[in-house]
Amino acid sequence: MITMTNVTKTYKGQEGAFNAVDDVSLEIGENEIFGLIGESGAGKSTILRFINALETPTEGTVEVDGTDVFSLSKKRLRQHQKSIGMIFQQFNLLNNKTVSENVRLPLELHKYEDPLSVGEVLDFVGLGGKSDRYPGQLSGGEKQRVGIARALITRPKILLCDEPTSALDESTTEEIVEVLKKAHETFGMTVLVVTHELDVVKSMCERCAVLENGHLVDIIDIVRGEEKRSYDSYHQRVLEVLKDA
Ligand SMILES: Nc1ncnc2c1ncn2[C@@H]1O[C@H](COP(=O)(O)OP(=O)(O)OP(=O)(O)O)[C@@H](O)[C@H]1O
Repeated sequence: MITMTNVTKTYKGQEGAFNAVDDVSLEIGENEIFGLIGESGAGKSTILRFINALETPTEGTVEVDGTDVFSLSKKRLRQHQKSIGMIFQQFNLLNNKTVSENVRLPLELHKYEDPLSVGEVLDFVGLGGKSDRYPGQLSGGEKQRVGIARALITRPKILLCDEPTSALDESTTEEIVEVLKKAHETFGMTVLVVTHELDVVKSMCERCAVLENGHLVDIIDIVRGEEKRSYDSYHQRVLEVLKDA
């Protein structure tokens, strides 16, 4: 489904150029829930944003369904981007619009062939009774449910989750993880989860990539807890949490 080959992203920092992502190659299967984990600045969000072309790699290729994302015409790139849903750490809701207006927004911006209805997705995320509220009247967990409903309404084939629970407390995190797992089961899309929260990866993902300073240091099969390469301190911590999952 998603293949990255020798992908590098170079930025010019104050102390010269540095690689935020350094020669990363990854394959993510159709319908998989895949985690990208690492400490702040490891390059997780940058990698996630290659997939919907919000970031362009300096080197390397990113293929989705066998097509190089960065060789698409403008029209086909728009179609590609329309097939991807995204949810964000800070929810990115419009505060002057109601819950149902926020959820409907993608359908206002583009035409979709077979979208879900606002009522269906709100029921799905457990917000059936709150469609006329404004974001300011919702808890953090409810705001993220709106974000998930907004992503699901277009029936995306890929769902990108950028720190989906990092602004939430522990019990709300568990609820949101359950909503995301149910969405994956029900709609059968490929899900990528960027997070630094190991418990989230442990309860959601089948496999995860471990990133350090832009480098891919390991891919862990969470079900079997296999380790494939040697590791250092952060990586050690990751293995301690995940290997007995
Ligand atoms: N537009 C940019 N210009 C310069 N440097 C950038 C830019 N975007 C990201 N970076 C740097 O690239 C590195 C990787 O950033 P990225 O956001 O991918 O990391 P991350 O693992 O998602 O971290 P976090 O969890 O803090 O978001 C960081 O050092 C960041 O400061």
